[in-house]
Amino acid sequence: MRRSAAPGGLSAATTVAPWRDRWSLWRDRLLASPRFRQWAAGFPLTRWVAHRRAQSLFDLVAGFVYSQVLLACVQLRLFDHLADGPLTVSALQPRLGLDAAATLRLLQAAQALQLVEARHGGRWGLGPLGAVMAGDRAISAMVEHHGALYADLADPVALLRGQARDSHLAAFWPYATTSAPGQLGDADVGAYSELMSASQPLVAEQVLDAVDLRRFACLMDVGGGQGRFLIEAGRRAPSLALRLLDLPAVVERAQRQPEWQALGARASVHGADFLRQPLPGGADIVSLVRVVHDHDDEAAQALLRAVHAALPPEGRLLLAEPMADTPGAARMGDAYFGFYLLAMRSGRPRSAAQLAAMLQAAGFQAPHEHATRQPLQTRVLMALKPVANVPGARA
Ligand SMILES: C[S@@+](CC[C@H](N)C(=O)[O-])C[C@H]1O[C@@H](n2cnc3c(N)ncnc32)[C@H](O)[C@@H]1O
Repeated sequence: MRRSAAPGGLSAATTVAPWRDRWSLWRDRLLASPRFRQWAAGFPLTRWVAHRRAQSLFDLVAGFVYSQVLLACVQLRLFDHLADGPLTVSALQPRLGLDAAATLRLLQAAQALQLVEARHGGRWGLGPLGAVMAGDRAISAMVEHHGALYADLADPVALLRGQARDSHLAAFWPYATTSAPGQLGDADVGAYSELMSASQPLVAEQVLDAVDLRRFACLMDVGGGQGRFLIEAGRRAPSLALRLLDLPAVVERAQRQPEWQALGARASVHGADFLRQPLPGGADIVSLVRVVHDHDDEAAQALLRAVHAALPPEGRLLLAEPMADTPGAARMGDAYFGFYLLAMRSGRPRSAAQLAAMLQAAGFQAPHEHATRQPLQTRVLMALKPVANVPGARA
């Protein structure tokens, strides 16, 4: 990135101009006044803003309930039942295992959230959001796994104070807190590896539409899970050699997959703990896909340095993950990932500028951002390892 980069740590707070402070103070006093709010809700020029703001606030208050309605739909497989066409309450009720009143209550709640829709003849069909859910197993898997997150968020203040005792998410992602991730076994890594594999195709599509890998000879995907990203990269760049690096138990799972086996001699695996063992050389491009945000600053910086050491001069690092400063996705970055990673007890969301500063501190040139179609889901930075003392090449 060619704009100025903030440092990776806590000092990277946004600078706010003094006039904005004064304006915000005036606005906050106004909005706190019940008389002003009543006036604004009735006055024709401010009515729509007042209604929209009230709706946003209510959505914050009720967000957990909406999520639980969605969880009930997923657990009862409502979207699967409706995928072949609309059904009446009496046809649905035995499939859901609910009585008629509960079925109707769920359908009405789901309709309010655009998950289902009432159709002609007393039948119910998929709504615009339910249709997306029905076509995407990865979102359902994510919704079910959120049970662990919500259990951890039951006392958010204890979480912030570091006083929460158990962490369901830390148990789900055991590499985040153990001091010996290389010792984890198949039973420890299976659940998260499957969840990552289910959602990886969407991420791979975004990343590989943004970056053409055909000019490279060998791609090493560090923290590459069960190899889904490499499998798609290999499909798009048929002469690219593929190397998967992840924990020993994870690469063993990858090797058992028929799509991985079908890659034959062009694919290899390397089971290692990337925080405690050096990375092997030989690749001219290394990818870190949804990996850096899992780690606290010190570990993340050490990982970037290790990638730099493993690359030849003019080698590239491809870093892909959701980022904190994404326009239109601020909630996803600092609110969702901020608290998710707090509950997981490792890592934090970082802005593109913070990542750029960390990449430069690791020895890379300022990265270049490759635009993706859905930056909310993932953004892509490409960083060049310069030939020593020859600045100026672009990533
Ligand atoms: C959030 S997952 C992302 C997986 C994959 N890149 C994707 O996007 O689907 C993080 C991956 O990093 C791996 N990982 C975490 N810590 C590691 C370590 N110390 N050494 C090697 N791999 C590690 C995990 O096993 C996991 O597969």
